[in-house]
Formats: sequence, structure tokens, C-alpha cells
Amino acid sequence: MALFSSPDPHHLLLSFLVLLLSLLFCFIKLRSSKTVLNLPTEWPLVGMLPSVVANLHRFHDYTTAFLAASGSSFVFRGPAMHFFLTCDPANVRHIFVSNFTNYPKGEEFGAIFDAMGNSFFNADGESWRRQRGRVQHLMSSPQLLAYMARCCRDKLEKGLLPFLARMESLTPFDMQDLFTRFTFDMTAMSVFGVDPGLLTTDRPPVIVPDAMEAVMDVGFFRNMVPASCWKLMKRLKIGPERKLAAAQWELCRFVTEMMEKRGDGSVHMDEEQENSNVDIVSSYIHDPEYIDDHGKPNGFMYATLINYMFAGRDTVGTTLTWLFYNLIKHPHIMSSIRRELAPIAMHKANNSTTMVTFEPEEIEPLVYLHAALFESMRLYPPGPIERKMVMTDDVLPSGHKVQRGETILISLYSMGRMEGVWGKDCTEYRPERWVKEDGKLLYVPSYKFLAFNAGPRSCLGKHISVVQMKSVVAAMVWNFDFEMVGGYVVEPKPSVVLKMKNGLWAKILKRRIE
Ligand code: HEM
Repeated sequence: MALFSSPDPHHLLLSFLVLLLSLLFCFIKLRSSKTVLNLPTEWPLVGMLPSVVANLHRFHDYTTAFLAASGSSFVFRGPAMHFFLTCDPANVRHIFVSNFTNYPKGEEFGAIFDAMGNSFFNADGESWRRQRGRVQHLMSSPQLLAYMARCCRDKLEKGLLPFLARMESLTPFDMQDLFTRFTFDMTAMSVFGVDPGLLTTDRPPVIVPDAMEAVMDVGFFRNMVPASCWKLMKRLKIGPERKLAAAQWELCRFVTEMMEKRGDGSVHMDEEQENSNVDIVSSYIHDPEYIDDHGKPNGFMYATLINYMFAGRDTVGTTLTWLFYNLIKHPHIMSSIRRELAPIAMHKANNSTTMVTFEPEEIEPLVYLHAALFESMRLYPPGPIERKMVMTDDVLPSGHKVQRGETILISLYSMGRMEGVWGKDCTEYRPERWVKEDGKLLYVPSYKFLAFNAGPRSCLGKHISVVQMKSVVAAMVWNFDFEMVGGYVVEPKPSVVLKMKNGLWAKILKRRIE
């Protein structure tokens, strides 16, 4: 039988070549299909929308995967939608810094976040410039800064630490909920001079923070669907639009309540506060642009105060939650922070019953704590996406052409996870990358570390919030041990603010410091 006869060398060589070519073909096919898998499929009529919708639950990781596969920039085409998506620092520098005036937020941005009115978050051009000048002046007032620091300290010492002490070794609790309450009270105190009292042991319902979250969730939804679609839903008052309308009503009710509490003398002001009129609202209350003919706050005032609440609350609360997630997952980093705190803590009353807290001037120079904070914000920026509009046709440093009226989405979340930007270990939480050989903090340009925004629109609360967050983390890490509770997934929610979908459940123990 020919089949079992001795093989002809020509046949053998031919078979070997066929096998080799087949393997090569499979390898190439697998490689190319892996790349294609990471990119959204484009369908007739509906474009790439189905792929995005199918991956909406893991939107930030999904966009990171296809940005990595496409060299940091990508054109998204959907039905009546066209976005340029990028996380390339050279593009970011061009858009946010060098050609800032060609990339405003645009009218559609204002429509998407209509709950914020025409105040600084939504404004462009001259209106934004004027408002920013005013906020900048306010945020550099030593009285206001001292007052904001006092609000943080009060909430930490009289609210957060006693709350944690009472929770000790009891059932697990959600740290995200805790930080929501803490930052909400603290921000409302800075803005209105009123403590809404959400951080108490009876834990009242978080109605207003939930309304703020709804604004951000629906803002994300509006970004992801054709404008005509959400505008129709808004007119019909259905779906997420119904939820948003209720949230907007709740926010206005909250501002009215806070203003009434200020006005009716039910706010307890200490002597210093009364003499200096320092909270944020005090600097607007007599300005004709912000009050109506009867001296009552007008719509612009409402919008401005709501903007301040968003600026201070969501950002700080979200940052603290992800930072604790990273610290609990990396106990050696928590220990390194304690080692940095030890020489300061040594000089303080330190026994098992008193809580140790740290002064801002003690905390500011701490490099490792700072590095741990920024490293967490690199991987989990509280605002994971930015949106800009193109004023006139332009060519970006990546070589992509953008046209007037086009929308650009910038993924901060993805930028923190690009090998080309942060190296092969880009997905690892490693504060050491921020510390130079001489022990000083590494300077990273804001177009590469965009968490506080870059260029003329950069965050005006960066310095104060960094000091506040460092003080809170120092006190919590020094006084307590934390343990994460298993059995659920920690992942970001698809929203404009990077909150955790299922919260951060942990147990807590008072640290025994010998
Ligand atoms: C973790 C803390 C914070 C982070 C990560 C952060 C981040 C940002 C970002 C990304 C923007 C740009 C938003 C945009 O234009 O789309 C911004 C703007 C701003 N932030 Fe912050 N922020 C933080 C805390 C604060 C605090 C505590 C305040 C003060 C109450 C504040 C005040 C502002 C203001 C007034 C702007 C508007 C700047 C402008 O449009 O010109 N921020 N911030």
C-alpha cells in the first residue's frame, strides 16, 4: 500500500512546507484577529454604536483597549455621531494648552450638562474668562483658604474619625458612602457655611449626593447617544431624562434650603467666621449679577453654587475612595506611608484612646504620601473623560485632521494606562514612579497627568484639595487598619465621574501603636 511505503523526500519537503505555511497563516490570522477584536466593529447604518453599547458596562477599559490597539487615537463613527477619541499627550497639549482657543467646550457640552446652568463649568469665551477671574481671586483669599481648611479639619476630627471609631470591628461598611457623606458636608460648609449633617451615625439618606450622581450618569448617557435621541427623551420625560429632571429639582431645593438656613440665623457661626464673611456664597450675595430685583439669589447664583458643590464634592470623594482601594490592596505601601508619618506622630500625644491628626504644614512636605495620592489619580482620575469641540479645521500632532464642529473626547483613564506614556508597568500601582532619586517629587507635566486638567482651564482647587486629601489619608492610615471585604467586584461605573459601581466594602480596626 502506497500509504505505508517509504516516503518520497520531495513529498516530505512539500508536506513540511504546507504545514509551516499553515502555522504561519494561523499565527498571522490570530494576531490580526486579536487586534480587530480590540477595535469596535463598524456596521452599516449604525456604525460602531452596537459595539460601544455592548461594552458600555466596562466603557473605560474598553476604550483603553482600543486606544492601545490604535496608537492612542481613534475615530468613532455612529449614527449621526462622529467623535475623535484620543489619549495622546501631544494631542492633549495641543488641545488644552497651545491651541486652547480653538478647542472650547462648545454649545453641546452646555446642553449635555444643563443642570450646571451657564456657570463656570459650562461657560466658554468671555463669560468663562470673567467667572474664572472671580473664582481665582476668591480661591486665593487667605481667609477663605483658612476657612476651608477649618471645615475639613472639623469634619475630620468631629465627624470622620469618631465615625470610624464607632464602626470599629462592626459589620463591614461602604467606604465610598462614607467619603460621599464626608466630602458633601465639608463642601457645603465651605460653600454655604452650613453643615447638612450627612456624616452622622444614623446615616440619613443621601438624597442630594444621589441627585448629583444622577446628573453625572445622565451626562455620560447623553455623551454616548445621538443628541436627537436624548433630546426627544427629554421632551417626552422618559428614561434617564426623567431621572435627571427629578435630580435638577432636588439640587435647586437643596440650594434654597441652604440659603434659608443661612438667612434665618440657624447657622452656627463662630466669631471669626461672623467677622470675616468667608464662605463662598458671601462673596456673591450682594452682587447684582447674582441676585434678582428683590435681593434674592437668581438662576445664575443657583447655577454657580451648584457648580462649586460639584467641583469640590465629587472629585475629592472619588479620589479618596480609589486611593483607599489601592492602599488596602498594597499593605506595604500603607506601611511606607506610616513610616513617613512616624517622626511627626512621635511628637504628638499618642496613646490608644486619642486620635492623632496632622497639621497641613506637617503634611505638605511629605513626598511618599503625595506620590501615593497622585499614583492613584493616574490610574483612577475622578473625571475620566473630557470633551472639547473644534472651532476651526486643524491638524493634531498625531497627524489626524479634525474639522470645525467635530467633538473630541479625551480619555484621562486611558492615558494613565498607556505603555508609551508610563512604561511597561503602567497598570501597576507604584507610587515610587513619582519619587526622584534625590527623594523629591517628580514633576510630570499636566498634559501627561491630566487629573487636574491642563492649560488655562486647569483646576483652581488643586492645592487646597491635595492638602485636604493628604491630611485625611494621614489621619485615617495612622489611626486605623483596614481590611477589604471579598465577594464582590470593584470596578468603575460608566459615568462622567469615576465612582465605584458596587462601592468599597471594608472592615476597620483601631491600630495599636506601641
Ligand atoms: C481631587 C480633587 C480635584 C480634582 C481631581 C479636580 C479636577 C478638576 C478638573 C479636571 C477640572 C476641569 C473641569 C473641566 O473644565 O471640564 C477642574 C476645574 C475646576 N476645579 Fe477642580 N478638582 C478638584 C478639586 C477642586 C476643589 C476642592 C475645588 C474648589 C472648591 C475645585 C475648583 C475647580 C474650579 C473652580 C474649576 C473650574 C476651572 C475653569 O473652568 O476654569 N476643584 N477641576
